[in-house]
Parts: sequence; structure tokens; C-alpha cells
Amino acid sequence: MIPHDSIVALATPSGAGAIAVIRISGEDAIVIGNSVFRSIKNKDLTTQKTHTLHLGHIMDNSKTLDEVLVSIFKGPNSYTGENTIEISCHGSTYIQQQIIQLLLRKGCRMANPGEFTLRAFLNGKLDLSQAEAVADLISSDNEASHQIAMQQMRGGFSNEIAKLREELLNFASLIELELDFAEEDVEFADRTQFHELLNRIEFVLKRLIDSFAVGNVIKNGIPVAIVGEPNVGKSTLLNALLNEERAIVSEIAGTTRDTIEDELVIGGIGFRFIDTAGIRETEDVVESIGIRKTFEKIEQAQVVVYLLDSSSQMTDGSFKQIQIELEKIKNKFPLKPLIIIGNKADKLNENQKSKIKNEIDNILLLSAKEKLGVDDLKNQLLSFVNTGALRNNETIVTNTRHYDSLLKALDEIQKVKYGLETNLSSDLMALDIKEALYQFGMITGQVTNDELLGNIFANFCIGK
Ligand SMILES: Nc1nc2c(c(=O)[nH]1)N(C=O)[C@@H](CNc1ccc(C(=O)N[C@@H](CCC(=O)O)C(=O)O)cc1)CN2
Ligand SMILES: Nc1nc2c(ncn2[C@@H]2O[C@H](COP(=O)(O)OP(=O)(O)OP(=O)(O)O)[C@@H](O)[C@H]2O)c(=O)[nH]1
Ligand SMILES: [K+]
Ligand SMILES: [Mg+2]
Repeated sequence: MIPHDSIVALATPSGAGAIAVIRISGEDAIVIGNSVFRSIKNKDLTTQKTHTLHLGHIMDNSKTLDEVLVSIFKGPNSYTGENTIEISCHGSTYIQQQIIQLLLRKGCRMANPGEFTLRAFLNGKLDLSQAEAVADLISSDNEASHQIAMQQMRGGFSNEIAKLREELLNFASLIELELDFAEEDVEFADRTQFHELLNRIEFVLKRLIDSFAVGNVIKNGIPVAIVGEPNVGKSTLLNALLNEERAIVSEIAGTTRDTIEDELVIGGIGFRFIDTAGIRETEDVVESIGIRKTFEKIEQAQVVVYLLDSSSQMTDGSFKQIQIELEKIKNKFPLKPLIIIGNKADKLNENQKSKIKNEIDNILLLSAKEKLGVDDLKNQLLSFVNTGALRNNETIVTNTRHYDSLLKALDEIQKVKYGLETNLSSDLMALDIKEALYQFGMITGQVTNDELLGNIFANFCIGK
């Protein structure tokens, strides 16, 4: 059901900025706005054209609250699809509150989180996946997550899904028709064409499902675990990467007990660095819990940075020891990309540097303390990330709800395909198609319910 009441909210962040925007949407938005606005040119807002801007004062009876600019959007030509006005007032919290309270007295009600965008969806201005992308766009804090959200908001993949759903719907009705003529044993739906469509759908679904792995990682930051023996400089490296004193550093082995995580954007991609407890044999209960956690973090990490103290590797036999340690890690986590860092390179002379490079393949020498070579590490991390899909502007699924529907839709499509290949009766096939159509509709919002909408929009901020 499409609501008709007028909602109001602050659209800009609360607190003081130079300007704040208060937005009203609903059938009576312009009438209500007009009732508190005195134009400097005596204009009546209700008779102004859409997408026009007007200077005047907000009046609470004879009291002037502020000098403002009011913009007018006439439904359906607005973000929400309803009549909308925006009041740009001065950014004082006091003024904002006075104006909002005045509007509430004039018949508006406070908007719920996401209610403007919910209305845009209900009025057909956005489909559901586009509306959800709006929330992602607002929370995007790096180039990659921004690009994905922008692509989705422009309709990136709901268009594609809606088109496929349309084609599938076409076949569904032909197959339904066959059911009406069951006696005659006719086939209205061309089986070859139908098979071709199912293959096409399967291909698209699989591509979208695969993109989720990339999408999810980009949205949450690529987890990178920094591991190694105690005192090799893991926490110092974390601090050097983040450029702040995030973790405690000391010459005491076993300083870091619990893992410490923080985000850093490198080349437009978010990375989540995890500083861990140094790995060694220990009797200390707390330290050994920390070490167990380190192994869990390695498990979850997308990339492992293995640190060693290159200055302690110069005694005889120590290379052998390190090779054994590295083999252990590689055997334990054979599929993890591993970057091997020789830290404390500031303590080495050139001779020692070339010796260690010869002994340990692909070692990257750096000094976390002196912040030397940290950029090389950043570049190497970037080279691990498959950003091909991003560069090609391909659609990337980041939303768990979509992912879930895509998996279910694929399952149903494969059932239909199997039915077609094994000459399943039309009535049973029709059931599977219906289920697939349902899952497609769940993504675009063509199929929906209040609970789902409630969940989605409750996560928005107020004013959006
Ligand atoms: N001041 C302001 N800035 C904003 C928004 C807003 O609502 N207000 N937006 C809100 O998220 C975003 C822009 N999105 C918008 C989308 C559609 C329309 C709109 O008026 N659409 C009309 C007509 C377009 C035209 O003719 O120029 C339409 O769809 O018919 C406005 C904003 C970001 N910036
Ligand atoms: N010379 C030099 N010293 C370093 C470097 N990196 C770290 N250190 C020193 O090595 C010691 C240990 O550093 P941490 O960062 O605490 O080492 P850690 O690996 O986090 O240690 P645990 O958390 O105890 O496992 C400190 O005294 C650091 O100042 C470096 O690049 N060069
Ligand atoms: K330490
Ligand atoms: Mg540490």
C-alpha cells in the first residue's frame, strides 16, 4: 500500500555545518512547506514549477526562524516520486530543530530510517536492489565499494535479472497453456529455445554468484594476517602501514596477546590488517590462547604476511631453521597467498641483504621501524587482488540477500533444465519455473512482503 502522509527529516548530518537540508515528502509536502514559508517575492509555492528554487523566510506565525532556500519537486518528478520540498537552512542545530518541530505541528510526521527511499521503491522510482545500493553508496569509503554500489544503483544487475525473468515468464505461460490442452498432447513452448534460454540464465546466475566472493571481500576489506615469531616486528609493521601507533610495541617477546585489526585503503581497495600474537612454544596460558587465535586468523585471511627478523638470520644454520618454519606454514595452509617479509633490514649491510635474498625465495626486505620498503609491500598486496571484474565494470554482487536468492534461483533453474532433458511432465516443470521466478522477483522486488522491506530499510539512516 502506498502511503500518503507527509514525512520530514534532516537529510544532512546532525550537528553544525554551514548549511543543513530538511526534506519533506508526501502529497501535502508543498502545501505544508508553503504554510511556513514567506517568499521575498511573495510567491505561492503551490503554483511554482517543479525543480525550482525560492528564497524567503521560515515563519512560525510572526516569528522568523531563518532565511532559507526552498526547492520544489513535483511528484512524480522527484527522488521519492511524491511531492517533495527541501529547505536549505543555516546549519545550527537549534534552527534545524525549530523548523522540524514547526513542520511536525503543521501535519508532517518524522520519517523512519530509509523511508524516503522506501517510498521511491513503492512508487517505482527504484527497484529493490537499486534501493539497497543507496545504503551501500552512503557507507562506501573507498573507490572499489563505491564503484560497485554506483553500478548497482544505476540498475546494473536488476535490469539483467528482470529481463531474464520476463523471458522465463514467457515460457512459463506457454507451458501453463500446454496444461490446458493436456488431452491433445501439444507443445507450445519450443523445447530447443527453452533449453537455450535456461543455459543463458544458468550462465548469468553462475557469473553473479561467483562475483559474490570478490564483492564481499571488497565490501568488508580484504583480510591480511600479519604473522611470525615473537618480536619480529609484526605490531611495528601494522603501525607503519596504518601510519599511527595502533598496537603496543615493545622489546618483550609476547607483547601482543589478542589480535588487533584495522582498515587501510590501498589503491582504492580496502584491506583489513590483522596483527597477531607471535607464534612459539609457550607455557603461558593467555599467550597460548592468543597463538591459537593466530591460526584461526590465518584461516580467515585472504593473504598472509609472514614476518621474520632478518637481522637474526645471519648466524649459521638459521636459514635452514627458517626454511623449515616456512614449509610448516605452507603445508598447513597450502592455498593461502603468502608474502615473506624480512624485517629489520635497517640492521643489515648490503652483503647480508644479498645473502638472505639468495637463501629465501621471494623475500621482501623492509624496515617497519624506519618505514622503509612499506610501499613495496603495499604494491605486492595489490597484485594479489583480482580487480579484473572491477576494471571491466562487471556486475559484482555484494548483498547476502541477493546471493541467497541467486543460489536458490540457480538450483531451481537446474531442476527445470533436468526436467526438460528427462521429459518431465509440464505440470511438474511449471512448479519449478514458478519457484525460480519467485527467487528472481525477490531480488528486484517484483515479489516482496512487508517483513522483508522492514528489514532492508531499517538499516538505512534517517533522512535517506
Ligand atoms: N538536494 C538533494 N540532493 C540529492 C538528493 C536529493 O534528494 N536532494 N538525492 C537523493 O537521493 C540524490 C540525487 N538523486 C535524485 C534522484 C532523482 C531526483 C529527481 O528529482 N528526479 C526527477 C526529475 C529529474 C529531472 O527532471 O531533472 C524524476 O525522477 O522524475 C532528484 C534527486 C543525491 N543528491
Ligand atoms: N631495528 C629495528 N627494530 C625493529 C623493527 N621493527 C620492530 N623492531 C623492534 O623489535 C621489537 C619488537 O617489535 P614488535 O612490533 O613489538 O614485535 P612483535 O612481532 O609485534 O612482537 P610480539 O607481539 O611480542 O610477538 C621492538 O623493540 C621494535 O622496536 C625494524 O624494522 N628495525
Ligand atoms: K614484542
Ligand atoms: Mg606484537
